[in-house]
Amino acid sequence: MIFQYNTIRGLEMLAVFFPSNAMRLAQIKVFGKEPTSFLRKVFWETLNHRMESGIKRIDLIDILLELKKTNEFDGDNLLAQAASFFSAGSETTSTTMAFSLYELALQPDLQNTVRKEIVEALDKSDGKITYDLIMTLTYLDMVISETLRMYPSLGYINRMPNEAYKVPNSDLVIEKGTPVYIPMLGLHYDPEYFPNPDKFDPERFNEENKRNRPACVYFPFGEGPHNCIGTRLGLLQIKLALIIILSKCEVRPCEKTSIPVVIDPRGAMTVPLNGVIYLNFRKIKSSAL
Ligand code: HEM
Repeated sequence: MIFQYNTIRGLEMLAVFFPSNAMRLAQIKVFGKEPTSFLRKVFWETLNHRMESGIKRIDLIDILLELKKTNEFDGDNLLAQAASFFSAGSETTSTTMAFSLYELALQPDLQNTVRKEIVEALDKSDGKITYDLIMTLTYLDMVISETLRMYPSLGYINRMPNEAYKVPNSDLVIEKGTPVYIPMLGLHYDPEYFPNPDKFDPERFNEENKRNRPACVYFPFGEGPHNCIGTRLGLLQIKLALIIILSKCEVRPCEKTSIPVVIDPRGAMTVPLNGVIYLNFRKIKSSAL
């Protein structure tokens, strides 16, 4: 885990997301000391190597090198761009994979339904996993959507208007500079939109149910111009991992599995307590492999 949580780190992360002035005064960093020096070292080594070798890979590092040339971004500003991609893109996807497997382990019927869909698709493609194949797996998509409803990586999204904003059809004016927090978890668990919200039920995301739900009550990737830039990549990574695991293994709870799963209360993100979900993996035979 990039974000190691203990009580002090938990309070620091609260300061990062809430009274951000306190964060500046107390010089609190988003990453702890160790991850910061690790990221700084790896990042500069990679950039320097790329500059010296002249290799072009059309990736994020190339984009950062272009930014560096503009002189608008350098030093820690440049590092922050790489760090935000790294942090926003790794724990979010890995925890979603883990929570999906946990829920499927508790409901073998659902796990068999996803596996059947995956194995049938792999049978047709001679075991070759392509982007197009991944996009045909609608039940897998429903499982991941439901996982992100129950365990969204962020429990809320935050905004700060840079000018006064009058909320349409109301008298409410949000003054410039007012911190606004939109409770994602609260909406994702609102029984008006998601009846029996503690139940893991992928059917909530079948076409009909999706159509009948109002907009903006489900937004695991945020909303508006600042929503998650890595949505597609994140979903692709999660799907790929689940396809590989579920086509080869049966996943079950084990003695050490905490049921229900305990979310780390010190985490700024939705992570299991101590960063671990224990599950049992048993290799299975599948005709597609
Ligand atoms: C399951 C996977 C992921 C989830 C649930 C997730 C969720 C989110 C959420 C809720 C936000 C805030 C959006 C808002 O305020 O409206 C966000 C922002 C962001 N995400 Fe993701 N994310 C995921 C994967 C990724 C990946 C794979 C990357 C990049 C490789 C990424 C990069 C970013 C960046 C750079 C931002 C900041 C965007 C901005 O402020 O303009 N995310 N993500």
